[in-house]
Amino acid sequence: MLLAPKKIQSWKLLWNLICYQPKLYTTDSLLWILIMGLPAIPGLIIREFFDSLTGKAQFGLTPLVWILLLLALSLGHIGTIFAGRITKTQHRFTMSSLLRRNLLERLLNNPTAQPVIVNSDVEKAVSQGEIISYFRDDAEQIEDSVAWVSELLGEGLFTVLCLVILLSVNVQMTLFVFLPLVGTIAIIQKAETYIKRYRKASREATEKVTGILGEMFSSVQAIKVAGAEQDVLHHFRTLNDKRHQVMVRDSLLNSLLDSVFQNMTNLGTGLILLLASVLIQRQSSNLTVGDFALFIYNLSFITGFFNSLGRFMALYKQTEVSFERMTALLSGVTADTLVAKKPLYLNNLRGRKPPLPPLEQPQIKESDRLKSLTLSNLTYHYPDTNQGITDISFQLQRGSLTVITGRIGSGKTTLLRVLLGLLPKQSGAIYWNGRLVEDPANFFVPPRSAYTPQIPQLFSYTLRENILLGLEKDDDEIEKALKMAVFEQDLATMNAKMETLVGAKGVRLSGGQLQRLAAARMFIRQPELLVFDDLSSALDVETELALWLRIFNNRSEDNWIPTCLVISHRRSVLSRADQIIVMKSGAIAAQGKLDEIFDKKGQDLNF
Ligand SMILES: Nc1ncnc2c1ncn2[C@@H]1O[C@H](COP(=O)(O)OP(=O)(O)OP(=O)(O)O)[C@@H](O)[C@H]1O
Repeated sequence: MLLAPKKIQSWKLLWNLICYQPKLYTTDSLLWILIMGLPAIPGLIIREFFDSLTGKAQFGLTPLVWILLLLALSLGHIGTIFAGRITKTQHRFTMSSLLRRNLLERLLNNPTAQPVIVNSDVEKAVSQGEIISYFRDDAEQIEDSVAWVSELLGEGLFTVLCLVILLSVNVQMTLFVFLPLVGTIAIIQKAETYIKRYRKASREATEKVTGILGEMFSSVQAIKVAGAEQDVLHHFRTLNDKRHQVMVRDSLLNSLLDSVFQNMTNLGTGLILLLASVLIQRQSSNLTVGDFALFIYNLSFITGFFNSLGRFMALYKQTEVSFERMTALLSGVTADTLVAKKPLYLNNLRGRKPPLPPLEQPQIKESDRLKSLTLSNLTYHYPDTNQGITDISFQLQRGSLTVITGRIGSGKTTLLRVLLGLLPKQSGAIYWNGRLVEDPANFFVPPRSAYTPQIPQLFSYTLRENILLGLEKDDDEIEKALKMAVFEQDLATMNAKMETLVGAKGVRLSGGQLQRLAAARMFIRQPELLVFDDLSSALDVETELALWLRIFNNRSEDNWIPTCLVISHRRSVLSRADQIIVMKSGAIAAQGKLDEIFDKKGQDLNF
């Protein structure tokens, strides 16, 4: 179990987000101070207007001038709202994008998170579908909080101004203004537990719904084959009903709090009005009609602010839940990873996008050229099971072909994944040219190593983009890699050739085509170590043989001498192997050349 990292308070994280783009934030805040505050000025104009009607005006302007001033102010206000909406949208989008970017980076860089993303709070694996609710709902929740801060700041500043004005009109009446605020704070304190509990439950229910959606769409065939459509739909309905319940409860609490805050401020206003009417009637009081109008006008800003403050306090509690949820996915690092200042490359306010940094082209260092790779006592067991691999040791030499074989479930894939750092080894060591590999996940990448899993992942982009993934290579080189991967005949049948769209939005590729395209993606990078997980699962005998012949024949034409580590059951591959590793129940059962293994055992090993 991972040690829980130090908890960072949510307001510090929000502050870090605010500091990400200080200029944009300041511009946005200034605009929102004006948007929230400009409507306070008409109050002064209205007083002068009324006082000019009753002949008590201080400035001696006609009512028409006051009306024109009011109109100009309103137009200014509209313009400010327009500009404020633009900056707010830009800022909001930047905030949630930064959170999403940092969470994604952490998930990609954390080797233990690659096979399964674990929510460390509940020690539960999070599926691909479930992760959506973290990236969408929690990021938006935090974005909301940052956006509210500047709006609240604007409201707060003008509330102070309004308070000064109210105090100048009547101190006694102004003191009543604070009654609703005291009530709001007391209610939030009491409701905190429920706000957080209901929000957490509603997020978890959403997570379950997005999770099952993801699973349903990735297993359509399996569901149909098993005739389980009705059962799956029933389960989906049950999860939706549960979500419905908890969402209603969460929204109800929100609405209830909103209405309590609103009603409290309304009651406060009522009390003040009563007091004002008493004061106006008293001959001793010098409260004018204009003063009264000004008081009521400004009062609405102050009560509005208290109302917003109450809602923000509830929102803040919900934001704490979102930070906690996202942090639970970070596996061992603190929450400030989420708000770290990293470049985003988004369009700025003028619509210009900063240039993307040049993609680092993999260049192999002479010292990194593979001479030997040694695995020493590698052990990994899946959590809460005794399945996995135990004490695996062997060595492979430059330019050799090592084949891992064995029955289903004997630990072949696990061995490759532990070697490549896709699963965290629990003991043992890996040496590249005798040097200890400290961080396999970041070490076994091109140009040192490349890997094709049993079911490779391609993107819904063109064939060229899938092969290059940002690499700078010309068409000849792409064609050469495709040819080496025995893809030339498939390419010939595709009308758009290398511009053919593949995946969900384009041509549907067969399992074998997928594997060969993924192989071409490896070859173009000319890595020192080629790792394949069972090409034979999707390639016929001739195609696989052709692929191996091309890899080995290539050595004479090119300087590139790849070393191969592959899982296979095919005799044609086993007979070519310099070394075979036979796996059984997670351990090495036999090791050597094909004839040596047969000699030692004297029996067929069910290859
Ligand atoms: N995520 C996992 N959690 C728990 N156990 C697992 C997990 N993945 C694999 N295993 C178990 O670990 C053992 C080794 O699995 P592995 O996939 O490495 O076998 P394999 O030899 O590659 O099988 P195959 O030939 O079917 O690909 C199996 O018993 C399998 O059930």
